[in-house]
Amino acid sequence: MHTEKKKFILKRFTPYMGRKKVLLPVSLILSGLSAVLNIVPFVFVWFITRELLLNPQMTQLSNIDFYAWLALGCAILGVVIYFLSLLSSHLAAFHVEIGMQKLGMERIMAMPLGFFDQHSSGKIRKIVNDGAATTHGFLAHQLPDIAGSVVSPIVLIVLIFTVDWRMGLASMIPIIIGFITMSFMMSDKGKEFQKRYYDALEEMSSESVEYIRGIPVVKTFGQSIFSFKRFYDSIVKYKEMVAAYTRLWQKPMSFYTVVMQSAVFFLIPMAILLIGRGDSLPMVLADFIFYLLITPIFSMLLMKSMHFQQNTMIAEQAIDRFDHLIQYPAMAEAKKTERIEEYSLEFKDVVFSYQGADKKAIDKISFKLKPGETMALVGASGGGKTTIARLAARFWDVDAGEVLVGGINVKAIPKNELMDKIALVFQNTKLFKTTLKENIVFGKEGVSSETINRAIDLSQSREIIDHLPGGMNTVIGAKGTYLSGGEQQRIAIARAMVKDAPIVLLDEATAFADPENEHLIQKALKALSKGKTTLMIAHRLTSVQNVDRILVIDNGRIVEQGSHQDLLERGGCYRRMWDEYQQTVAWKIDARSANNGGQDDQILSK
Ligand SMILES: Nc1ncnc2c1ncn2[C@@H]1O[C@H](COP(=O)(O)OP(=O)(O)OP(=O)(O)O)[C@@H](O)[C@H]1O
Repeated sequence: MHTEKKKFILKRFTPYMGRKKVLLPVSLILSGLSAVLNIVPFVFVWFITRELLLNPQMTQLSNIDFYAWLALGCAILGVVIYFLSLLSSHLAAFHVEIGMQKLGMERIMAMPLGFFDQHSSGKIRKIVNDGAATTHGFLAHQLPDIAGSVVSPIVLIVLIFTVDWRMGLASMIPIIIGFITMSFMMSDKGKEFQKRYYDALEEMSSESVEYIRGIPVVKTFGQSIFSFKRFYDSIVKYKEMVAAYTRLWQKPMSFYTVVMQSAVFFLIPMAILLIGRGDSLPMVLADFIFYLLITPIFSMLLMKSMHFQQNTMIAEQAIDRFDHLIQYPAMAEAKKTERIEEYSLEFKDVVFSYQGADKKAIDKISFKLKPGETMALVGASGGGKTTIARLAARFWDVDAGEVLVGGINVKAIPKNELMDKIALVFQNTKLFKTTLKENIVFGKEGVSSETINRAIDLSQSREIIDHLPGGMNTVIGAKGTYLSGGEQQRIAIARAMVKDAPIVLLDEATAFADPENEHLIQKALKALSKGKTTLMIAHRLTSVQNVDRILVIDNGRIVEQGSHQDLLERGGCYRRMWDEYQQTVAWKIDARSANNGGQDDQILSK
């Protein structure tokens, strides 16, 4: 059973090794050989002891120096072969580490865009890097011990019973007791405890990350330490686990340590018995010394095997997490792909639910956006607007119905082609830690400075760049050059303008919109969508008055549609939203006027 588990874990590494699989058996064979060579010197020491005790005056020609040289030779050869085994195991470990990272990256690149919404980049990085690093550590250092922990006990047992089976039996008593104790410690209950221990450790570590992330929010809302109850609870859980784990191991571990050092208490009575029965004193003494030297090796081997089992479990968990990540269904590429000739966007009876959700996020949505038209999605929070925009860019595949670009199902359009034709400006804009210029031309080669300058002007980003110390060459995020949320979104709009894709998907910013920024962003978005097929998620109803069509989305369905005027006249859901929106705007203006003598009104009306 023990061997099966080892095979199992090693087998899990081989898919990442390609043709270098051979390194695993090479390392195992070499380490097995070195384990034998490490035991052989003890046999020569036994020969030497016997020679010395049987012939103390050295009157006869003795083989002592010959045995001594052989012992030294075997010890040196053992070390050299162990070194070669480690070399192979390290090479194997590097190949597995690189193989895992490569496969991880390949799979991640093939994931649907929606995958990145559900998995934070930090978590993905941790699973891939930790998985690769843990398996590297495990293979590099534990692989040689695997063969050693199988070969050494066999050789030792053969030796122990060959030299003198009676003394061998006596020396085996503490080893057998130690082995039983160890089996108890590594029983299912012990393993279950270990697993719970590592789970509690993992939970505490991830809660600590959440704790640190949440500090700004908690400070803003003036909350006390009780806001971090989950982190506190995870620390308490970990503390309790450690205490319980220690209590479980305390007695068996102490007993194990004592018993493994107690061979002498079993060997002395046996030696006295043998001498009493007439065995030769020097021979019994030589055997006694041999057994005293050889039995502690067992203790060391058992300890190694215990650590090996612990490390196997850690490596198995890391590889489980990695496998789980890479098994996330990749975005299927159609075998027969088609090119987009015109830039309409159509949803035909689209149904979609998020993984694990019991409710449909989108339920039978149909609309058609002709080339160059602009359509706005409005509606209550959680209605499904963002989901519609993301499905249009094939963040996920729909459960039923079709999403068509230029009349072609997005599943039949090559991924790069689709991404080439769509520009996305969503709220959580990502700017890279590189120059502003590179952020704007990102992914596009040979962009002329006229194009860049035009995009900067139309996206209202000129004043942002003018305020930066290095202008276009300023590295974003370095030495205090941070941009506000609204500024970042304007740069993202400039990027989308440079991309010049015929279809634009916009998520109008709400979070960063101070009046000044809102005004500039609106202007930039208008310029970006000019002449493009545009699907826009609108949070402010002022920005939808002039669009070709508005869809009111609620509970994953279209509840109303038409132009702003049509919908107002209909007096339904949109009319209510509009009236409420007008009231909110009026309150805001009143409040600002009251606070600062009407200065903000001027900004709003700019
Ligand atoms: N990644 C996700 N995993 C699971 N459920 C999700 C995910 N994203 C959104 N949902 C759920 O799908 C439904 C539609 O959400 P969606 O974000 O599309 O609404 P929305 O109209 O864009 O909301 P908002 O205006 O607040 O952005 C909601 O019930 C939401 O909880």
